[in-house]
Amino acid sequence: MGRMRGTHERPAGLTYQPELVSDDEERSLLTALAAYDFHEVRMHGQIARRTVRHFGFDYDYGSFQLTETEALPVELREVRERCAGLAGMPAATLAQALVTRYPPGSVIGWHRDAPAFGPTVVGLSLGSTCLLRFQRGRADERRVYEVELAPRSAYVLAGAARSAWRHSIPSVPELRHSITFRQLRGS
Ligand SMILES: O=C(O)CCC(=O)C(=O)O
Ligand SMILES: [Fe+2]
Repeated sequence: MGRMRGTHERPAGLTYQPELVSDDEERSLLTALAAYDFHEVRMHGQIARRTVRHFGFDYDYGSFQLTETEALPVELREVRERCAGLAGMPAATLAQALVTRYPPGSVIGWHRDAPAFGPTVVGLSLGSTCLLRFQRGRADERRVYEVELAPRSAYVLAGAARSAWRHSIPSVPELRHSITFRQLRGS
């Protein structure tokens, strides 16, 4: 399992589903996404190489505030249905969609998703394969895990995978897009 050091343990609450969308669906989603206007992510004064577009609710990385924004575009409705089905929840509760564009060599560093979001996160991968890494605990308690995210696959982070483990994506080899759906806390 890659270069991760520590005791390997699969995070409880992690679900991985290959081929959530077909080749044709992936192609048309990528065509739609190519026309989106992506925005920079500035965290702690640093501009990340990945860029993002929010629908439903906008998340401000500086103030941690959520504000209502443009509704989910029609071309993302079917994937939201499918992601909701995978997570066993009604599509409407996935109130926020985050589309992330990862150019080759870009990453997302270690984090837990913001507490402003609910207990379940569902992510769809398009384009490049990448790794999704997990870690929790320190020293003797350190636990690690990684899963390869194939194009067209989806994952669910619920339970401990969402709340106790941190996750990251190391340098993506090729252009990758992800569509991440989240609930608002309390919904
Ligand atoms: O790109 C992904 O699949 C994961 C993104 C992520 O972890 C996040 O936006 O919080
Ligand atoms: Fe995340």
